[in-house]
Amino acid sequence: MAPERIAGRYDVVREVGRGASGAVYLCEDTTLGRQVAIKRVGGLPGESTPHLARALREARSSAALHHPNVVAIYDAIEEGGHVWLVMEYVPSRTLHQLASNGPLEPTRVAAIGAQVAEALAAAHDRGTIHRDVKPGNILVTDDDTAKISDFGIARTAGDDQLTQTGMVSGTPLYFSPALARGAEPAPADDVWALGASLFAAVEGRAPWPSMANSLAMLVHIADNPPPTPQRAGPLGPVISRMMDVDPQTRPTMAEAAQALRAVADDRGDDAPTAVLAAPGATAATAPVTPVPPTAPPTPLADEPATTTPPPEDPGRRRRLIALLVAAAVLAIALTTAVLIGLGDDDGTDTARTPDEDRSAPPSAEPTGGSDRTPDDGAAEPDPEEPPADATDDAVEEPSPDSSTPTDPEAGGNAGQVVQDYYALLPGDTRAAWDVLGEAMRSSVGSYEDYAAFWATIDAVRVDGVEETGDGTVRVDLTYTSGGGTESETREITVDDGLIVADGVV
Ligand SMILES: Nc1ncnc2c1ncn2[C@@H]1O[C@H](COP(=O)(O)OP(=O)(O)OP(=O)(O)O)[C@@H](O)[C@H]1O
Repeated sequence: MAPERIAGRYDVVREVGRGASGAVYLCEDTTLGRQVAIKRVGGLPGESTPHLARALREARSSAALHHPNVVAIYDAIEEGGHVWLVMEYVPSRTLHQLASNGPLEPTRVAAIGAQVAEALAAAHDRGTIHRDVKPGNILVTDDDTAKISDFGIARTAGDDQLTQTGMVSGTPLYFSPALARGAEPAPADDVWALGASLFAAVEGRAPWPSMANSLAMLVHIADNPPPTPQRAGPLGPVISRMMDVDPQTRPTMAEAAQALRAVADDRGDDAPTAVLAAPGATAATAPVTPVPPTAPPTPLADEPATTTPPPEDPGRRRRLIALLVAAAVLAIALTTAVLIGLGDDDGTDTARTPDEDRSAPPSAEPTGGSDRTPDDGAAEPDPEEPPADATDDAVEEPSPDSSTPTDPEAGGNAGQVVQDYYALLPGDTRAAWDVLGEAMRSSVGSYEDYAAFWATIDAVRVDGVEETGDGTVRVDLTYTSGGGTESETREITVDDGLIVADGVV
């Protein structure tokens, strides 16, 4: 349930979205008389959970950044086992949501990209790497002002704690090849991720094939040159340079900002020269490996993921070892995210993680269901958007015509629906995804994120089910992952045979 007031000062108006780390609420600051966005992170008693630590890190990283294109952090409050991040409220849609309706016009994407690049260049100047740049973290207002949000996994040089938690807490889809191989995060990885995000916006699809298996995704990124943009016009060469496979010759964020600004201002022949003249092979000139037919390009909307096992090649043993280590870290990050509270939390990205984390322990809380007041702000999901991927962003009402493989008889038997749901997992994520209502899907993230999460779980066992009335069920679960087990109790709400809300008890 959404609280009515937070920290004795912020009146909750409504929920505006959900991410890997929890819900985001529009609130009225009764002291200063202004609107703010408040993001809840964490969910278990005790402040030392990774999410609380992450929230405080996010606050620290972002609060020190004052830039018109960075979502301002006003405060971080610990209350009731959560950290509440008090942020600037930005009535907006994410770039992911915008591009889910189809490819965007190149100069518009360049203008959005320039603003984000300028913000990130400022962050890099002070030693902060964002590490989770993706379309879902770029908020775009009605007048196309862009703000980068969620420095949740940002790392400021010298943050040893985060170094230990590993690099793979971002969304793999936007990882650079070096990051995919397990390298330490660097500013150049943000350049790549922004280039990949702009690619997605202008092409209407992510640069890589969709893969449910995180390891396969990382191997694919590490081993393949990125595709050349087809619809980007004057923006194409800039995106290709930002996605230069060699970080040494990739432009800096400041250079990228300059080039993007020139394209946005229709001066394509000017500033980009500095970027395009950089030495070294560029992604644009690299041979493009055809995408295997079993691994379709990832559209930004509603596309089933396909697992493509990485091709075997003896010469790649060292890289694979690095990738396996990276995947193990990712699995831990994902598991922690979901089991501890992302789920109470995530992509994504993966992470929520997957933006990452996902109902799978579906990571959404009971508030995400059908009783939510529709958002009247710009962050409201576009009803025309294919729901399964409108994802990293706002929460939608369950669709009355959502299909489900569940026996309609089970609609009145919430306990059985939940049992059947977990019986499908972790093996048949596609069928399990079909049991989630639209609100749950939105709060969980994309199907790809969901499948990526479940790929990290070896087994899930239902230890007990108790129906508590009104379609709500308490279920005791034990997850097995990487040889270890973790138990938790979740409260799940079923409506018309679909899971519409879920949270850790
Ligand atoms: N400052 C804000 N103002 C208005 N809406 C916001 C703001 N921050 C986030 N939102 C909305 O809430 C949604 C969820 O935000 P959040 O940052 O939690 O998502 P995420 O990046 O997917 O998750 P996470 O950061 O936990 O990985 C966003 O997609 C956006 O629609």
